[in-house]
Amino acid sequence: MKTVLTIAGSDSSGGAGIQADIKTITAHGLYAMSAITALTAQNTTGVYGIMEVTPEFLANQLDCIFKDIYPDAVKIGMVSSAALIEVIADKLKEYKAAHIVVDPVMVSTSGSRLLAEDASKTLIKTLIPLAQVITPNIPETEVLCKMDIKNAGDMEQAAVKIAEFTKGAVLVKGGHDLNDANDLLYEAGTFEWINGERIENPNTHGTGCTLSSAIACGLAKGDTLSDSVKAAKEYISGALRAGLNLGHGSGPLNHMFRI
Ligand SMILES: Nc1ncnc2c1ncn2[C@@H]1O[C@H](COP(=O)(O)OP(=O)(O)O)[C@@H](O)[C@H]1O
Ligand SMILES: Cc1ncc(COP(=O)(O)O)c(N)n1
Repeated sequence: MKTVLTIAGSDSSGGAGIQADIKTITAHGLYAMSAITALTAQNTTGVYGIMEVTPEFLANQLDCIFKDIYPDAVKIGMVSSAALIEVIADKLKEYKAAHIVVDPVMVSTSGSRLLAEDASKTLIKTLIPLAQVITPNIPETEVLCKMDIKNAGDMEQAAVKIAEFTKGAVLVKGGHDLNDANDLLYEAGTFEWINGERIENPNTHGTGCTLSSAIACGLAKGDTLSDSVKAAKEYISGALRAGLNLGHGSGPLNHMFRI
């Protein structure tokens, strides 16, 4: 069985983070493992607390995983501090991890900071260059390329700018676009638009986490990045379309739509 490791934060309400990742990986028929960077006290209305693990304990989790069940792909989500980012980068290099997907989580949909301000530089310098693909949403893309994004042309320009400091591909997600939910993959100098249809569903908690885990599943199975992104886009669209109405805020996705 193919295996996927998620390195991310726990979401107590089960919609995003580690919980979304494990649901996604399981729904793809792969074996999920996790290294938890932080506990969050969170629900569909917001993030009410964050408790980070120590760098030593994160290293301990990663050693246990890599020495025993080597992951076929690794997805990285919320990592809130520079010290934790450095541990992950060191361990991924030490164990020669392959098929790394980095979702550069910075701010939750509900507006809470999930990455310390001083940690962005470390993320860009140490972790992002290890990734086969990074998957910023539009606000994250604006931070990474230091420009405003208003349209598809801006997304293309931003992807090229970001690719100057990443070694891998860039997927600029269009979920925050006001018009369509079209994502842009920029890989080896080529643009590929993965178009979607905007689904009228206010419950989008965990869409980014789910998409990046689904991409990691495709890569773990040996699919190309392009095919992995297309399949992940279909998965997220299915989970949004199936709908769930839980909680008082932006609720979670429905991962059971294929069952
Ligand atoms: N309302 C929507 N309808 C269809 N697809 C959506 C919608 N909202 C987000 N998506 C898709 O979900 C994925 C995650 O995108 P996005 O919401 O931009 O990320 P994040 O959760 O990191 O902010 C992308 O593939 C995006 O196109
Ligand atoms: C632990 C954790 N990781 C990631 C997110 C981002 O997800 P979203 O953008 O849907 O709020 C989150 N809210 N919590």
